Amino acid sequence: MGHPTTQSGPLDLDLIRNAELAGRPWPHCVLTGAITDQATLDEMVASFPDQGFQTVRELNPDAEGKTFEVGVRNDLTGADLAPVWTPFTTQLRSEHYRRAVGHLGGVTLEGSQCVVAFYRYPPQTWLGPHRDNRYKILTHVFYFNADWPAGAGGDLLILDGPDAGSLRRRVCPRAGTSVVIVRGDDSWHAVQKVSDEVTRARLSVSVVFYTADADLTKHVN
Ligand SMILES: O=C(O)CCC(=O)C(=O)O
Ligand SMILES: [Fe+2]
Repeated sequence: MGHPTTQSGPLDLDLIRNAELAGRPWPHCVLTGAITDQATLDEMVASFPDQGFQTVRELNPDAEGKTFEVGVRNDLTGADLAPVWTPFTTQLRSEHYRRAVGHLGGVTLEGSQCVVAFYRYPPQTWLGPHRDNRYKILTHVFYFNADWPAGAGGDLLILDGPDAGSLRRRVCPRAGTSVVIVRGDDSWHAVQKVSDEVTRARLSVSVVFYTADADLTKHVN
């Protein structure tokens, strides 16, 4: 029996704290069941926002060599958002969650800056191979697709280097799954292009902990 955790929100912080980090090809963790209540998760899936997204794209490799095209929404409080999202986004910004996910990642997140955002990857969008910029310490991505057809693309690709041929693990973006990525010099990963055969978008919420000195007006990607 562990000590009772003060938690008010849908996340099981003990599950997050005690999950095992995979060491290869670099430290990461694929979690299932971090949002414990199925009815809550179903409600999030059903009410994932479809407004207020801004398309960000970089078709020429950026400083890190990364290309991407994706929709981002940083607004967590808009009137269109269903009430089910408030306890979740509040818990994501709590000290309790920060400590739990920092423990899992083996990093201290004390003093870091936390940014939570909604992401939509419609057909033909992707995030090319990258390591995350050096201002990121740890990222936790939650997926919100009720189901995701095989062959639709959109998998998170855990890579062992900058080329997609170094694939070590694929993560299907299905609701109930989340992934913790500990940023390092080897932490190569990508989001496979979503197929134009599907008529839906890949849905996620990402939580990024940035170093205290990161200028969030510049280093948000
Ligand atoms: O959505 C994902 O699975 C990963 C996203 C990612 O790598 C990022 O936002 O840097
Ligand atoms: Fe990333």
